[in-house]
Amino acid sequence: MSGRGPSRVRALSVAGTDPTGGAGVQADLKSFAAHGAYGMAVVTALVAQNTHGVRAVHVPDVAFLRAQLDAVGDDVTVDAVKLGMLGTRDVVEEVAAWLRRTRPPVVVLDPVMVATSGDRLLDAGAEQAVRALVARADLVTPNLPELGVLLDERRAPSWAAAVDQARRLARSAGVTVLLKGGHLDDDVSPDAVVDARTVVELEAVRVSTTSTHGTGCSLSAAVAALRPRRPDWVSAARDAKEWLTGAIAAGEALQVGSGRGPVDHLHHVPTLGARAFSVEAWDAVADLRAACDALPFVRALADGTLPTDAFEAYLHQDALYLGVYARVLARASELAPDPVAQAFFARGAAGCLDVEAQLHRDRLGRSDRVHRSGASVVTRAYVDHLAAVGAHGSYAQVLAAVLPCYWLYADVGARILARAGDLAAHPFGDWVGTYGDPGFAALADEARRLTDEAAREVGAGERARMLAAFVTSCEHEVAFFDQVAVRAAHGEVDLRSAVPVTAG
Ligand SMILES: Nc1ncnc2c1ncn2[C@@H]1O[C@H](COP(=O)(O)OP(=O)(O)O)[C@@H](O)[C@H]1O
Ligand SMILES: Cc1ncc(COP(=O)(O)O)c(N)n1
Repeated sequence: MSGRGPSRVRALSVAGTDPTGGAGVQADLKSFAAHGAYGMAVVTALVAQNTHGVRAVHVPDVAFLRAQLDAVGDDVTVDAVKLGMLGTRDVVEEVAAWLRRTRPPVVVLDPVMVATSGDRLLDAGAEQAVRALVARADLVTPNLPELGVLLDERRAPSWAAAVDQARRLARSAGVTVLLKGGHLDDDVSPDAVVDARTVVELEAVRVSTTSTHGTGCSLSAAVAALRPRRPDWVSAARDAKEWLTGAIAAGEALQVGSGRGPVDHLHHVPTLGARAFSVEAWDAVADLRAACDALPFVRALADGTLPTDAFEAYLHQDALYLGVYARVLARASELAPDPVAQAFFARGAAGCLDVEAQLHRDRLGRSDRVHRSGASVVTRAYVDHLAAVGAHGSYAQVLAAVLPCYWLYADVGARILARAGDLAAHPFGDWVGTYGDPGFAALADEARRLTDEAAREVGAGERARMLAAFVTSCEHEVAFFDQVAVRAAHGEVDLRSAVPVTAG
């Protein structure tokens, strides 16, 4: 074991079940995980319920509850416990006895009494025992009706009256109260952290949704998981509530059940379980890849029938392109989050400039044609796209935009090489031979790995922008190959109308 303490908060839920996963221990475990805690659960009651309501409740013998609590307590240090549905007076008293034996440093009590569906989850005769348990907790999280019951008063008629009740409960029980405003008839859904001296309101808009099943469970579990790593209840509750509001807003998209649905506990990590960005992106450009192979230029380059003029015009555009591409790779290096990526793209930028210089010196320099024209409209369109993403896009977007030049190019090149046959007899054999360079394939692999790594850090919107940048670059790649062949077919390959390239 490491001497630096546990890597995660060890959080325990003591609650009932919900087989549809929206409330009870199932929700608590998701909530713990969503906040980086290691989750554990002791079941107080088995509840046959779904998003419409509760069908049956089975409360096992309390001796079995004790056995579960002791099994955890005898072996595992619990950093925080969240108490949810307790159901009967016997269960409440058993849990109170356990707290007397082993008291974890953080105890959050959600005084579950009635489900969102209106079904009772606590025997009427157990209310007094729950009142006594409140004094054993550090934080109690009642909704409006539960707060009234805990004080043996009527449900507060207004938010101000509820805050007043919460203050009185905090004083009488020596506990901090997280008062929940979900039951207010209002277009906001505030909560408040109330102790004997202070009231801190946590504001939130009310989300218009049917996905409110298990909100109370999820919130109290989140606060329990966060508290060991926050300086006070207010900061733990504020972070938990902000997360919950997002989880409620994302709930309907889960399409779980036809009643009051659950919240999306993992809404803030939408890429969990998603396919790697590169796999999704590659599928998205399947048609473009097929189109690329079918281009007259690509076929003529592979079989050696491409006119030399056309080949040189292509190389000339390639050299102009690489000059700007190098700048965008340098931008990726500038934005890179770590030295590995930073060095990779810096080397990539330098490598492009070397290739560009070599093209002019060795291939175009030997040519008896003088390539003075600037970048074609097609070349400019591609580099303008790259430069725009470089200027305004995030690191992840820049990587998605530069990836096709590595990957699509290596992919098309491999098939050109395969079709070219005997390179010694091929008019562009030395050039086509470079498509088989294992060094370039390795660079393409690394660029793809870094792009996937960047994609894992981003949300759904940013990932969609990455995909758009990638697809656009692929479209430009295809147009880039196609530009010379079309002109060659018309017998004009020197691109006289081109305008000089402007670097990004
Ligand atoms: N429609 C909603 N929009 C935003 N927040 C909500 C909504 N409904 C409930 N909440 C929040 O969910 C949490 C649980 O609230 P509440 O419904 O009062 O408790 P319970 O689920 O125990 O009945 C609170 O933070 C509350 O503010
Ligand atoms: C096992 C269990 N515990 C608690 C609730 C309350 O859920 P809600 O937050 O919807 O009131 C529930 N429905 N089931």
